[in-house]
Amino acid sequence: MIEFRQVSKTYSDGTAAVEDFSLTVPSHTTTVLLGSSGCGKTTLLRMVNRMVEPTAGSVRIDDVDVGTVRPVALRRSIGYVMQNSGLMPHRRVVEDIATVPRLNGVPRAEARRRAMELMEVVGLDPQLARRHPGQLSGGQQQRVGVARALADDPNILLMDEPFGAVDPLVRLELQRELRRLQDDLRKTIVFVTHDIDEALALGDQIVVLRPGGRTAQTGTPRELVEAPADDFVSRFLGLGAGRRKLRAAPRPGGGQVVTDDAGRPLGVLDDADGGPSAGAGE
Ligand SMILES: Nc1ncnc2c1ncn2[C@@H]1O[C@H](COP(=O)(O)OP(=O)(O)OP(=O)(O)O)[C@@H](O)[C@H]1O
Repeated sequence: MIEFRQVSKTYSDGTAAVEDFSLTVPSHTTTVLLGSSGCGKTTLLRMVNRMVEPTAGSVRIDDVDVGTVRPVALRRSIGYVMQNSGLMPHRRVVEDIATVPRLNGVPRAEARRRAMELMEVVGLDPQLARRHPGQLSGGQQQRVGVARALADDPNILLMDEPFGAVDPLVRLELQRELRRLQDDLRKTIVFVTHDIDEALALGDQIVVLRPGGRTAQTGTPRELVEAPADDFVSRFLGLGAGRRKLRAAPRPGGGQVVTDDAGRPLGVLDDADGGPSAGAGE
């Protein structure tokens, strides 16, 4: 379990990025920090591995204040995936994935063997092992970033807009893969995004943030959609007049046609007694 206890962060130039933020991240689940640019998501994420030190409050992992753990040891025990994968340009894929196990003293051959296994886990062709990052697509690079973060089997995975820079189709595929991985691995994941669809698709718990790192609402995807706390959350989720405000109208062949607020068709809703098989939004 990760706990943020009344953390604040004011940077040295006076920017108040986070103010009095508290949150419990349950183990073995995915918590998404959702908010628009500059609201403090990355600042919060980096407090977990001490890349950012809070100016007030503390972050605790399983009841240990991370401020008491050496930063190097902490970072080697927590997986971290960045938006631009953060791969070493001159290192081959297999060596990059093996970086943390090597630093933690795993013998070279064993670390490489594990890296090859992980390539398979994240859906990478083993033939890519000897390439450099510049010879991979954006989606492949992000998979390498995920494999590298998982390489020493950390309990915690921090993911900072990991799929933000890839095209929408690849993004959906990476989201699906992450869900599949998480079904197997049950890591404690903190995932940062400004994309509402991504948050709803991946989060067991979602924290909607206002500017200044203040919590607007915390809940399951369903709780947020069913009962947004206020207008800010409602607007942010697009429930007011956006494409998530849906309408259903009877369909001649049975079932109902679902449209968005502007009347654009999204899909077909089954009748309970066995209408057409297509689901809404598919
Ligand atoms: N090192 C720094 N020094 C000064 N201000 C900073 C620093 N890092 C971040 N900030 C500021 O703190 C605020 C929060 O930044 P942060 O990167 O945490 O937001 P974010 O929600 O992750 O944004 P984005 O989605 O654009 O990455 C912003 O106003 C940002 O300009």
